[in-house]
This record gives sequence, structure tokens and C-alpha cells, in this order.
Amino acid sequence: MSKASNIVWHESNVTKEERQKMKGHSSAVIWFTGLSGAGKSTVSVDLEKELHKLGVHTYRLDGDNVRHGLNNNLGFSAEDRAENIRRVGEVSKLMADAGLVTLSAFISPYREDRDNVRKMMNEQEFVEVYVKCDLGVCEDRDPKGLYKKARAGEIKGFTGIDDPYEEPNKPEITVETDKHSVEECVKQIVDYLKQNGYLGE
Ligand SMILES: Nc1ncnc2c1ncn2[C@@H]1O[C@H](COP(=O)(O)OS(=O)(=O)O)[C@@H](OP(=O)(O)O)[C@H]1O
Ligand SMILES: Nc1ncnc2c1ncn2[C@@H]1O[C@H](COP(=O)(O)OP(=O)(O)O)[C@@H](O)[C@H]1O
Repeated sequence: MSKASNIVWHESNVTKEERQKMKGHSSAVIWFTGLSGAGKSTVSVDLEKELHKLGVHTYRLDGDNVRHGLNNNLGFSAEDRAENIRRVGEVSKLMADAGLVTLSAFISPYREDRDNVRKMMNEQEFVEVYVKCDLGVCEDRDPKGLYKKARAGEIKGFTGIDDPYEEPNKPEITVETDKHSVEECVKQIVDYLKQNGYLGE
């Protein structure tokens, strides 16, 4: 809910549709959710490179990066995670309005928070990608050494250890990074986007 009153929406003279036409592809928010170490960053970085080669205008938003700036006043309580996801959802929506394909990679552990982002956009604009990976595999990978710290009790409220992760019920795409290579996961997403008309002619 807005705290401000007496504010009036001001329309632009260039529409989203006109921006999309100029770019030659649809806008979309590709929302990566999954455990720490599941591969959200790795897959989204390689997917962006692939989309760029195909002439798609992209931008990537990543939990670690956004928490250095826009969201540096938020921690990892359920309330702060909800606010993190709400703000990133609003930024993703602005980017969709600008005609971009945004790749948003956040643990986003709560189904309700992700569904609230979905509700912010047009139905076909939100593509939820569940980056699925067994917790044990994530823990073995431990690319930042955070699981080790969480197990040692040095980090409290770590997702998957002593904080919840709610799997998506009906994601548009599930990539299983403990069964398929990065290249295969990227191809699966590109194929979905092509088959569903996101990438233009
Ligand atoms: N308590 C706790 N739980 C989970 N993750 C933690 C925590 N503390 C720090 N980190 C680091 O923060 C990154 C997750 O940030 P997100 O913004 O994606 O989290 S969330 O969507 O708000 O849940 C996450 O990055 P990824 O490993 O890329 O997922 C971690 O590096
Ligand atoms: N199929 C795969 N997809 C994504 N990452 C993989 C895969 N196989 C192994 N990895 C490795 O797993 C780690 C995933 O880390 P990262 O992308 O930072 O995860 P997240 O962003 O979800 O925390 C990386 O070290 C990556 O090289």
C-alpha cells in the first residue's frame, strides 16, 4: 500500500507495445527461484549471453548484486525477504515496460512472494523457472562456503538449513541442475521462449 496520497499516474507517449515492436521481441520477466548453490546465477548468466547472441535486449537482476545497492537495508527475515522480492518485482515490471527481457535470480523462498510478483504483470510476461537441485548437492557445491557456515551455526536462518524453501507448484519451466549440464538447462529455457513466441520471428 502506498503511504503517499494525492499522486496521479502519468502515461508515456511511447507505449510498451511500440517499444517491443522496435526491439522485435516480447518483454518478459524470467524469474529464477531455487536454493543457494542451485545454479540460478550460473544459468541466468549463460542464458543472458545466449539471448544476447539472438539479438534480445536483456537485463539481469541478481540477489547478491541487488542487496549491495537498492536493497542494502534488508536482511533475511521473512519480512525482509518479502520486501526484497516486492521491490525486485517492481523493478522487473518497470523493465518489462521498457521492453526488456529481464532475468531475475533470487532464492525467493516463499510461494506467496513469488505469486505476488506474478500478479504485478500481464499473465504471459512472467516466466517462473524453478532451478531444482537436491539440497545435498547444493551443500557439496557450496560455492561461497555459506552452507559450511550455516551448519557451524555462524549464519542463522539460512535457506534449506534452518529457514524454509517452498517449491513452486506450477512453474513454467523446471531445470534440474543436478541432472543436466548448464548448457542443457540454458537450451531448455531458450527452447521454451522460442516455442512460446517470446523471441519474435
Ligand atoms: N540466511 C541466508 N539465507 C539465504 N541466503 C543468504 C543468507 N545469508 C546470506 N545469503 C546470501 O544471499 C543470497 C540470497 O539473496 P536473495 O536476495 O536471493 O534472497 S531472498 O530471495 O530474499 O531469499 C544468497 O545467494 P545465492 O547463493 O546466489 O542464492 C547467499 O549468498
Ligand atoms: N547444471 C548446472 N547448472 C548450474 N550450476 C551448476 C551446474 N552444475 C554445476 N554447477 C555449479 O554449481 C554452482 C552454482 O552456483 P550459483 O550459480 O552461484 O548458484 P545460485 O545462484 O543458485 O546460488 C556453480 O559453482 C556452478 O558451476
